[in-house]
Amino acid sequence: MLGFWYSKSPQFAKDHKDFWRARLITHFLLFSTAYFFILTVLNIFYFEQLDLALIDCLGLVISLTIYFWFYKSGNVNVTAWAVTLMASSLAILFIISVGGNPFSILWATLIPPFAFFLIGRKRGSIISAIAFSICAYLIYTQQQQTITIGLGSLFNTIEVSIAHILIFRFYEKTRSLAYQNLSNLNDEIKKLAETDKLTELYNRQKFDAELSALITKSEHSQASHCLLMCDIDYFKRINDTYGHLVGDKVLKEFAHLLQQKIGEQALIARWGGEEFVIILLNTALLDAAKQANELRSLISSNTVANMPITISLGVTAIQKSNDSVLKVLERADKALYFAKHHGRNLVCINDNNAHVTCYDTFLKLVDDDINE
Ligand SMILES: Nc1nc2c(ncn2[C@@H]2O[C@H](COP(=O)(O)OP(=O)(O)OP(=O)(O)O)[C@@H](O)[C@H]2O)c(=O)[nH]1
Repeated sequence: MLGFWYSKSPQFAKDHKDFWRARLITHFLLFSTAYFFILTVLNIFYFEQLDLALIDCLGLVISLTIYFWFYKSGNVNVTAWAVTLMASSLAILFIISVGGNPFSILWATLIPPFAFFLIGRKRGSIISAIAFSICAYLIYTQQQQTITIGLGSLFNTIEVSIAHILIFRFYEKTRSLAYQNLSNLNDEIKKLAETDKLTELYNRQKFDAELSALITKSEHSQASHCLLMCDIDYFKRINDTYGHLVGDKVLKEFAHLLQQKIGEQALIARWGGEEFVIILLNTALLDAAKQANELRSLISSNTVANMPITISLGVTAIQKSNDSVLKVLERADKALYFAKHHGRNLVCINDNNAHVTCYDTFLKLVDDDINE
């Protein structure tokens, strides 16, 4: 029953900021639905009080309406308001139904925990204060002759209510601040775990995860994506001649340049050392080869951190079926090795049939294919 109820409520990941609010809403609505259902049945068949049964039935309908609206819209904020107002109205209705019995104020003490957790500190304070005032007023004016409550006791109740609200306000402030701090720290840790410190690009681990997700997605979509493996030529010489700090500067600026030139339609990561990997999204193999060659040409005709450098690139397409992270990377690596072996400052392409050619030959083969 509980599992079914959960499955019909909006699903949030456990680390989503609304996960616990949604859980409280779901529990409250389950409780109020069951509560009103039982009361409706009892009032119809056991107590035979149809007027009360009608009110309970209304409560049941409201609970279910909020629940199904929540399920359809997934809007936690609006549902949180609806649930807070419903809980407050229930407390007030209960006080009226027991003719202002002073002990019924206990129901009003449930309002602040709901209100603060669901709609926040400021709004929670306002709703709690209004609901408490109405409850205190009702208890004072509706009390029956047999149970009397003096003005002193009323003030006492109001003082306790104010203290109750203030304590919950304080509690909610510390809870939400602690949650915020934790959530910021989590974001930072996540970013650190996914980012290469020197270049601020994705690191290898994050890249593998992204590539793996993309391969799975590609199996069910028409879009084609390509992978470029890119290596700075003779990078060791820069280190050996100018020192590691200059080498670092070249890596940083090169990464920045990649982001600037292709970052919008690509996922770029530092694979390690002076090697970078790039996924060109929604790009066919021929276009990927052209873009890789433009990049190569741009780098060789400019300087990076005042260093004249060249790059070699291996290009391959992500296949629609039976591909894997390892296979894609192996194909791109094979093409890159081919480029290095054939003199560097080159783009070579692995056409997925394990056939590797360098850029000019690849273009010629494509042309021949078209002309045939
Ligand atoms: N400055 C700096 N150097 C690095 C870093 N990571 C790796 N390296 C250096 O990158 C160099 C890579 O050298 P090799 O693998 O021989 O490659 P290469 O000299 O570029 O030659 P080819 O790739 O064959 O063209 C080594 O000297 C590493 O020490 C880094 O974070 N900063």
